[in-house]
Amino acid sequence: ASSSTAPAAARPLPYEAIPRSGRSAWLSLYRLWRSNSFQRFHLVMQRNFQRLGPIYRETVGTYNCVNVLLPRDAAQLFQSEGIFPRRMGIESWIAHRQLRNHKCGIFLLNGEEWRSDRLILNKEVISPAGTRKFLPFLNAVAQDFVTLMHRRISKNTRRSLTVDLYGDLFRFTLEASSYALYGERLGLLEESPNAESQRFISAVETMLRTTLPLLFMPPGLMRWLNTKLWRDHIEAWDTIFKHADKCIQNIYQEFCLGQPRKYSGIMAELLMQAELPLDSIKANITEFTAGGVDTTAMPLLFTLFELARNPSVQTAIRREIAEAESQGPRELAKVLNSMPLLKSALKETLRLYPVGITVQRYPTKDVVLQNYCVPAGTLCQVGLYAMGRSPEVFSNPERYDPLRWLSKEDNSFKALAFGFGARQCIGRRLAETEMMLFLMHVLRNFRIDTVSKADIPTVFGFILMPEKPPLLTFRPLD
Ligand code: HEC
Ligand SMILES: C[C@@H](NS(C)(=O)=O)c1cncc(N2C(=O)c3ccc(Cl)cc3C2(C)C)c1
Repeated sequence: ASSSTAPAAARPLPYEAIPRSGRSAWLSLYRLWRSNSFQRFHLVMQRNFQRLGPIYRETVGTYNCVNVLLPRDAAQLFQSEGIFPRRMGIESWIAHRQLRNHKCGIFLLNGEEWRSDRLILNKEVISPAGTRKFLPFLNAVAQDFVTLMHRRISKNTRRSLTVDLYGDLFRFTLEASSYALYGERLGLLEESPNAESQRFISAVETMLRTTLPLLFMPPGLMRWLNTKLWRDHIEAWDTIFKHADKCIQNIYQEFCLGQPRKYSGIMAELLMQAELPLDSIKANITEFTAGGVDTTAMPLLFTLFELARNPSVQTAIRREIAEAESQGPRELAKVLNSMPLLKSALKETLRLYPVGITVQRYPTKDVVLQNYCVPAGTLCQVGLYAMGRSPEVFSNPERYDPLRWLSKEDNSFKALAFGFGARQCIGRRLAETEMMLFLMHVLRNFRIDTVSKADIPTVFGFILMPEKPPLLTFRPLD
């Protein structure tokens, strides 16, 4: 007989009962568009969670999804992602590839096509073995950045430099990722960086900025209207592909004339392995080239700013770097692994300023989130920006405190800035290594100060960015 004392398991509430952010989808779209709130989408989501609780449904235009912010709901969601995890596609990007007859890279692929490319690329791009091979290339560029800063400082009598680092950080990340990808220096850290690469950097920015409004509108309509927004978007894509194609042609030409004997970057390895056809290598290398600029430059800027306004944290990290170096010459990977505080500072930056403000999945089976039944195939997303600043998830969320990641507290499913599982960011190790090396060399050579201690307002332009870049002061350490 069933025990009458056991409490009846709370039957999950129906999907329709999930609180909703707005009544009419089109009214919400109109409101977002009128108040140009696309750029504050992360703040709109945060306010919705404060108003409606840890789960709510959002319908904006044709876009309908369930939003969650607690780690255990993220865990539930990822446990039902299946072997072909899927995010919302970006129609305007796919439309460009079709228009120009380009293959898609893994970001835009799904199902078996995604999985076969991803498994081949993992070996060179995110595996520990692959990371160890391109790590010295990133180190060389990080050291060149420090040399550039010293050269600039020596030019003025004040022995300090106050600078808006925005442009320099884009040049650093493009120089570093291009060197790891193509085995070739672009020379962006010299006095006169070449104009073509500068055009590429601004094309990536234009492409990202024009992606945002296109996310919520059917691209077919935009293309038919041939609006300026659409023309700028396509023109930016064409510049991106032209730049990547030139780099790829150079290395392909050399490759046909004789295979390089030593490691000369990710692209050369993929050509030599010959497991991916050339047009797939091109499609993915183009994604990595364009995806490796803004995504990594932003967290560096935010970290430098936070270390400037938290001098005690900056000093503690500088001490950890000196300690790691004092253990004699070792393999660089080992040096990086002996700087847990520096690695936690990056986690803390990505908690407060997540480059991708959400992680999305379509569950392949019905899933229960916050005791509501969410049917398979429903678009669900984890609000990373809101999670990172939720007092329910992080104590004193507004405090920049890297030590919180080294405490014995259970932090599972709280560090989701690179996503999760088989479909997580493939550039994760490249980005983490690039940022760790940059900060190690910069903090070992300079003290970082900032005049303003006030919070930096952020805008969402497909990636999370500062509304106005902060001014930073570099003083050489004697
Ligand atoms: C060199 C390329 C590259 C760099 C650098 C890079 N990304 Fe990515 N990222 C990708 C690609 C490619 C994908 C799509 C992976 C896939 O779909 O298999 C991706 C996907 C993601 C996703 C979605 C993961 C998921 O589980 O759905 C997140 C989040 C993300 N990146 C965050 C970041 C952050 C944060 C940084 C830097 C601090 C960064 N990325 C830097 C290439 C990059
Ligand atoms: C910001 C975040 N958005 S996300 C994936 O979380 O929704 C993100 C994370 N990692 C990489 C990116 N990329 C770019 O920036 C980019 C530009 C041009 C191209 Cl051809 C491909 C890309 C990718 C998608 C790699 C974007």
